[in-house]
Amino acid sequence: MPQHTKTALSVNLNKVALVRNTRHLGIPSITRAATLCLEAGAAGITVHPRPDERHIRAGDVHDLAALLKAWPDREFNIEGNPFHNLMDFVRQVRPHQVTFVPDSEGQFTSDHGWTFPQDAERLKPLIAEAKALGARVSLFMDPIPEAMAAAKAVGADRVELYTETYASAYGMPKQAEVLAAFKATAEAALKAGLGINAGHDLNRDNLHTFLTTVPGVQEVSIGHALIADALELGYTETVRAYNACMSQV
Ligand SMILES: CC(=O)[C@@H](O)[C@H](O)COP(=O)(O)O
Ligand SMILES: NCC(=O)COP(=O)(O)O
Repeated sequence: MPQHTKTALSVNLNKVALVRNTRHLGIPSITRAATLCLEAGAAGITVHPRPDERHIRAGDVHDLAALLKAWPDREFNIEGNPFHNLMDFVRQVRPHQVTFVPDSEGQFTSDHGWTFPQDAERLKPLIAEAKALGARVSLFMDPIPEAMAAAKAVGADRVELYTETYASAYGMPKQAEVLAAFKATAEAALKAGLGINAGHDLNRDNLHTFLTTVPGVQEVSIGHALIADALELGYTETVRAYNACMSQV
């Protein structure tokens, strides 16, 4: 049986901002979305302010940081590339957690994790700085067990397992093989002393199997599918539905 950990749901609001940015009217509101998700039981809010500001803008990061101060038991997670714009946000708003993601500028969406040993030396000082500023540091990683000790060695607190390969294999013949790689990676992460997050293309269908197979997942950040569900069900019912999926683990 996998090690049982209550998993926290961090709602990624990128896609709310994407819709908002197609007009100059300020709707849908990011802070209203965050408030409704937190009221419904989300454990935190995630954003990925990309350098091109296609969805989350700098002002959203500051507005959400201010909002979350009224929710001391919830967390703000900012994702991004620390060699682009992420560190300025860390210095300015001091989030609870930062997730370092090796995306290029203008990348369509995140599609791979950090590579060791190649990225190790340049990551170390930025991880140390983010931690000194009070943030937990998570590294976005592919499901490669051998990389977990290296992630620990550069100073990371957690890894975020990049779950797209699982999501696209879900319900397909290769699901078991792909899940086995995530399970082995999580076991290696736990052995190395790392915490475990997971995210990308998780949804209400694939979440339960992932969490009952992969041990120790402390947080999932979910955006695209969750916001799509919220268009049909509303934020409140949607967050409750995701939390219900996770409480059955
Ligand atoms: C880091 C990660 O896992 C991504 O899922 C990311 O947050 C999504 O970014 P987009 O919403 O821009 O596709
Ligand atoms: N870190 C993953 C995340 O925040 C959301 O990814 P997705 O659910 O939008 O694919």
